[in-house]
Amino acid sequence: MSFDHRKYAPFPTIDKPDRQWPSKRIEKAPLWAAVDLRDGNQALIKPMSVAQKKRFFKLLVELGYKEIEVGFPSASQIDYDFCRALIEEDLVPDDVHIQVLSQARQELIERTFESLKGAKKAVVHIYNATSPTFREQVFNVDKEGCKAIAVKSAEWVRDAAAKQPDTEWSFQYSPETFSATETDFAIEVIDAVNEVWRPDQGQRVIINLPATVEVSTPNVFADQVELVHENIRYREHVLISVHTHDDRGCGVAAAELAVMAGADRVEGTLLGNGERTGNMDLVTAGMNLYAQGIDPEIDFSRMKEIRALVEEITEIDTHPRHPYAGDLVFTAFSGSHQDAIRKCLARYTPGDIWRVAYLPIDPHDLGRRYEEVVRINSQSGKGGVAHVLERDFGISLPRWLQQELAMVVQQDAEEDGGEITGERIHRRFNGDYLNVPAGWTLRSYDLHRADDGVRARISVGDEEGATVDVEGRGEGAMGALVDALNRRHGWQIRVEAFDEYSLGDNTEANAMACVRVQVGEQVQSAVALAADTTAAALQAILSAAGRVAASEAEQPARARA
Ligand SMILES: CC(=O)SCCNC(=O)CCNC(=O)[C@H](O)C(C)(C)COP(=O)(O)OP(=O)(O)OC[C@H]1O[C@@H](n2cnc3c(N)ncnc32)[C@H](O)[C@@H]1OP(=O)(O)O
Ligand SMILES: CC(C)C(=O)C(=O)O
Repeated sequence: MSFDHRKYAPFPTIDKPDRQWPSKRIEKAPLWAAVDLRDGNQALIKPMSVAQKKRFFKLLVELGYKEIEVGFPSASQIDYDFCRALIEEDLVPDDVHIQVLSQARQELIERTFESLKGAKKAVVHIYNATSPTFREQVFNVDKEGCKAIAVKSAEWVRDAAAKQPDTEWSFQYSPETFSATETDFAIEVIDAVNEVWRPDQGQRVIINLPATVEVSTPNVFADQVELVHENIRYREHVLISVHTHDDRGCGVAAAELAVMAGADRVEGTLLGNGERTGNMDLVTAGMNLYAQGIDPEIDFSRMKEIRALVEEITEIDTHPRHPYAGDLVFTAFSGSHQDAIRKCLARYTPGDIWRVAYLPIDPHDLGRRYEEVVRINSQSGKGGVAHVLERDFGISLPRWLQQELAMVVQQDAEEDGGEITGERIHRRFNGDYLNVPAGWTLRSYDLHRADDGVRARISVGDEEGATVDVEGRGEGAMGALVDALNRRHGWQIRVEAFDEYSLGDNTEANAMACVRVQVGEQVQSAVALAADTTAAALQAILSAAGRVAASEAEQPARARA
């Protein structure tokens, strides 16, 4: 096996010290062109049927795309039939351009125009590759020969369009492999094509600059696009478009820098299906604008529908980490992320500028739920566990108890190795803290405040259902109960932590109390819900004491065993 980087040459950089694009900002959406039905389609294992293309086209129109490349009608009967269906069934809204691709060959161009008879608005898109590799190895032509292919095909397009004057024509030319072509030569070819089409005389012309294969870092592509933007003839009459692929994983970045460098239009596909690693992803590019407060002019609130249709038709699953669309892109498992998200969400008021840690956009905007944002596994911390209990069960815990519960949940997660659901956390919370140990149920209490504190008589239901009364004295009700239990069991209970809350009116229990006690070596915590705060506090103490007793009962048994 050979793995030797010396087999490859670095891409030459562009000497352009006056480059302008690095200090430009994108302030509005470019004109988008969706090429799913052509470039996306030609890369599929199973190309689309006419019926599938119709459904895809309908979605693209509904989302807001105004330029849609619908196929390569001279190459495939399905694409030809689809064009005819769009036109004959009047499926194209007046403000939408359908676009079709053809090689720079006369018979193919003629068939292309035939497929478009009766169209209201159409873009005829022709291409020939211009890079040295293609000139020398594929077409066996020199630069003049390569330019001649482009010019000849521009003439065929012009002449064919003149014979179908009822259609509003746009002409598009792509110097295929532009990014691997000497830029001055690409400009020479583009100028030659425009001399045929004369955009300055009213013909709508799109010059599309493809990174057919992504061969450089996006800054180099931006330099190339800026050179075209600054140097082609008739620039002000021409739309500059870019068409990037993702071979180096930078298709979106390259398109974005290209727009900063002067491109007016961007071609891509929904979720990036396309040749090899795919085309530039229209979803990511559009949502990147949205996340900067710029209207992408495309309705991505229908993300679920977009994903479902693309997956169904392409038979390609969406990666769970696909920007904006993947299952896991709005989910945090790790503790510090969850903590920050929880705090920011608690402060966020609808209408404010979105400033939530770790969430570049509000998941709600894409039809996602906050429920999926925080999920628990062994990487999670107290913030995440607390968030899940609050969000799913309306239970807010004091910080010390959040810490305790999180440790228990983490042990479960480590033993389990996977995710711990909200229900399981809730069960753990109920079992370990909220459940009243048998024989420790508060039945009633009677309190008398005197000069020396509070005297309490407390009735506790025992395991057989009988009631046991205990009496004690303390500074408050809790103190009196602690005193009573100490006397009865010979303990020295120390209340380490205590918190109580009034709950909303819509709950059966009006109060919740959380307590942690220490008895000898033992530390036990408990939570109680009750009709009032005193009852909740007393029950919490009783439950914690019940756990101490149960544990004491277990220890000798264990020792005997
Ligand atoms: C970067 C891109 O995505 S470009 C779009 C690519 N998409 C497709 O190719 C999908 C549809 N294509 C097809 O169905 C077929 O390729 C067709 C119908 C267009 C042509 O089919 P064929 O005539 O059988 O030729 P084939 O597919 O092998 O194409 C190679 C021939 O076309 C020539 N050719 C390739 N691209 C172009 C072009 N843009 N302009 C003119 N000629 C071209 C080649 O030089 C070669 O010519 P040769 O036969 O004289 O050596
Ligand atoms: C035809 C052109 C635009 C193309 O698809 C490419 O170069 O990738």
